[in-house]
Amino acid sequence: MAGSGDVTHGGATADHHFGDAEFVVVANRLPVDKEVLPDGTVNWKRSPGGLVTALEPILRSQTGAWVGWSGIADSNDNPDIEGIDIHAVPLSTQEIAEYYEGFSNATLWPLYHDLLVKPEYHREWWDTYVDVNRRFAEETAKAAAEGAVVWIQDYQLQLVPKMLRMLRPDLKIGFFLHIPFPPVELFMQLPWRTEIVEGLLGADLIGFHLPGGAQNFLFLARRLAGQATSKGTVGVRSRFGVVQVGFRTVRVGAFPISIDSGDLDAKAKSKEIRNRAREIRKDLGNPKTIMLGVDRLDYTKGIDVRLKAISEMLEEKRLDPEETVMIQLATPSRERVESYVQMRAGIEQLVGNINGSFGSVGQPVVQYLHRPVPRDELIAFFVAADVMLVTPLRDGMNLVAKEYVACRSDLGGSLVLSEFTGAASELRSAYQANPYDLEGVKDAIEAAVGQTTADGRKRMRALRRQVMAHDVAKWAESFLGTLASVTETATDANRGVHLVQTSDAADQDA
Ligand SMILES: O=P(O)(O)OC[C@H]1O[C@H](O[C@H]2O[C@H](CO)[C@@H](O)[C@H](O)[C@H]2O)[C@H](O)[C@@H](O)[C@@H]1O
Ligand SMILES: Cc1cn([C@@H]2O[C@H](COP(=O)(O)OP(=O)(O)O)[C@@H](O)[C@H]2O)c(=O)[nH]c1=O
Repeated sequence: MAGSGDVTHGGATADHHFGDAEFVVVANRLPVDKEVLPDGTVNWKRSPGGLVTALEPILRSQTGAWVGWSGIADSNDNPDIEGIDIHAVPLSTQEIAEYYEGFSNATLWPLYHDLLVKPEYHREWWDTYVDVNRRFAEETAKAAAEGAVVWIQDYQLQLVPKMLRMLRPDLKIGFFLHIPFPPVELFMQLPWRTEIVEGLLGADLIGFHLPGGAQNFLFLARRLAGQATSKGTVGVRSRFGVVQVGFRTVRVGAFPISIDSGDLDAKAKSKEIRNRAREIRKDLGNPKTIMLGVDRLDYTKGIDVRLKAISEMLEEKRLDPEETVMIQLATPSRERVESYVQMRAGIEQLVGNINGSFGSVGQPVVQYLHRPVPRDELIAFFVAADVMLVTPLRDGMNLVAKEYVACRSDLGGSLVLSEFTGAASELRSAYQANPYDLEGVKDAIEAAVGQTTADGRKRMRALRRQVMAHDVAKWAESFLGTLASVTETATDANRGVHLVQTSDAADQDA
């Protein structure tokens, strides 16, 4: 229900139509998925993601709204969800091609993930990204009540903070980036680098998974936007960086995301899931070792890395094909982006080569599913797996690694984890490896397969201490608590922080 009011901001009088939501989440996707039942009726199902789980109680406890795209082209659907005011932003087929598949996933995604494929820079894609971000900002401005808290999510919407602040300076605006924020040398390639940095600086609080991302951003705020910034190191959920934008103070921090650990722990202990896990092992012929990979089919995830490592280990007889099964679950993703099409062909060829060389009739070494797997089935796979392989070349966090740990209250299993995931900075007791060093990955897999029960239990206990203590609700609380404490004036926020001016910075950064 939209209210309205005449307000004066910065000397200009405007007729603003306010909504009544005190807390608004803005994300590329709505928290629901459309399901068409066999009889043709439409059902909107809550998406399984952690973000929805973490924010739903907050959205329901106050007047909450969610602004996002339904995931369907040219759709005017505005799903009705009890307790959450849904504001759908429709996207045309061309906008999906240029804003989502184009600028978001063929420009920003590879640029922010270490240039694993070459980013494409097209001015039309940028123009559409600007237009769509403006529509998200306008829809948010309509949904939010006066003085509301707005939390904008991810790389698809980096211009929204500034656009929204111009429309609604009364709002408290937070932004969280779910993917890595790249090193300065890479970010500088972007023709619209200054616009992106200035877009983000419209927020009161900008969150990254890791301190490194926050520090990269502070450097760029100085260099590209010419703002004074703090120069000390940023901590995890502490020691926030500061950017002075005129009279406004923007804080910059590291808030590693997590999962609903308690829920997964409870589900994984249930009799149904335990039985299903036993059944999976039996269906696979009771192998000694089940290895598991669970990913969106994305070139960042290093699915090829683990398949090459397994192939060489079979060749070198470090793995026995009679005793080993690798299950790779791969959800289809961004299937109209060319780099994803090519990568899929490469992965499927590797799977075929391994099975052709080392499998036997009715007993392939690699079992590969290219489809989404329902949540409960996924949990049963986590419980069944002896070795979880998480080998991304770069990943903002990687929730799968944390989910595996949350499902192992039996203290069984082992986790092989790439150093280049956000999760690696927290999951220190995993078998960590550099995914670019194939020999190192093979050694990590060998150590995980051959670990003693005592060592495995010790490692899993340490991993679980971290994952169970830091769940997604704590993540949301720490971000929103920091946002709530953002002071109106620069002076309070800056007390004790030495800000570096751009002119000083030029000397120090050189
Ligand atoms: O919406 P899609 O294009 O289908 O992509 C799915 C999501 O992928 C990305 O996930 C990231 O966020 C995770 C949670 O913070 C993190 O663990 C992972 O490392 C990231 O890759 C993307 O950032 C989301 O916006 C997409 O919805
Ligand atoms: C393959 C598969 C995955 N999931 C769930 O999806 C997310 C993936 O999160 P992560 O941070 O690891 O990576 P991206 O966000 O994709 O970049 C995780 O919660 C998985 O459990 C799923 O539900 N079903 C699947 O088939």
